[in-house]
Amino acid sequence: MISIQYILKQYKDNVVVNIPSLEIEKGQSFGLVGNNGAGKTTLFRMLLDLVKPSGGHIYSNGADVSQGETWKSYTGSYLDEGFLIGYLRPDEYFAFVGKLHGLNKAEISARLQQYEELFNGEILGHKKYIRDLSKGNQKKVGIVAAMLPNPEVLVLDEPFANLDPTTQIRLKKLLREFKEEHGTTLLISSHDLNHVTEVCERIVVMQKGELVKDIVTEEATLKELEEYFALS
Ligand SMILES: Nc1ncnc2c1ncn2[C@@H]1O[C@H](COP(=O)(O)OP(=O)(O)OP(=O)(O)O)[C@@H](O)[C@H]1O
Repeated sequence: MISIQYILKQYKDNVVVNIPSLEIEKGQSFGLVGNNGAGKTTLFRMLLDLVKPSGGHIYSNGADVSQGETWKSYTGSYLDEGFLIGYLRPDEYFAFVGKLHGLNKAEISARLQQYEELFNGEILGHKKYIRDLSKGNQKKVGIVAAMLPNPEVLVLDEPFANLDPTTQIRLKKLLREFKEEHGTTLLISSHDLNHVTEVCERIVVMQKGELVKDIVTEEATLKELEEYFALS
């Protein structure tokens, strides 16, 4: 589904991503972990054609993401607040995103119902603009907007950060169910080793721009990751 070949990003002399090869299969839940500055967000930005690589290619379904548009119709993503439109209310934003993907009002409402528990009564039907929501509630809006079209590929940067514990638990369940129901290829980055091992069947560790570990998640994975990060 996603194929990364000789991808390189450098800012002046500073190489921030250097990945010779990475293949992510269709339907896989892929977790990217690494310390601050490891290059996780930069990799996701290149995957979404938001940052131009210094070298190499990223293919989605066989097409280079920097050359074509097709991937945009089946890829949902939320990296940061820059993805939101602050002067809209959440309902207006969902209507906008839904319309963009050819959904009618009834379909949008029906799909949003699935997220009511996650919203905790604080998002839909309120007058507040997105810019005035708390960081956590902004994140909920962004994640749900990314999921609304039921994308084939879903890319989320730090989805659990800034969320309260109850919401984190609800989001984990939602992501697992969403992937099962839609066969979504799920790419998430996270600093939370617990959450990422619970949600993802494959974990890749990034350090200083390079992939240093590639693990199929099993019972011992959390311990292995904790030991690795305790020493690095
Ligand atoms: N526009 C830029 N100009 C110069 N350096 C940049 C730029 N964008 C990112 N970097 C550098 O690239 C490196 C990787 O940053 P990136 O945000 O991808 O890491 P990350 O793994 O997502 O970190 P975090 O976990 O802290 O979010 C960092 O050293 C960062 O300073």
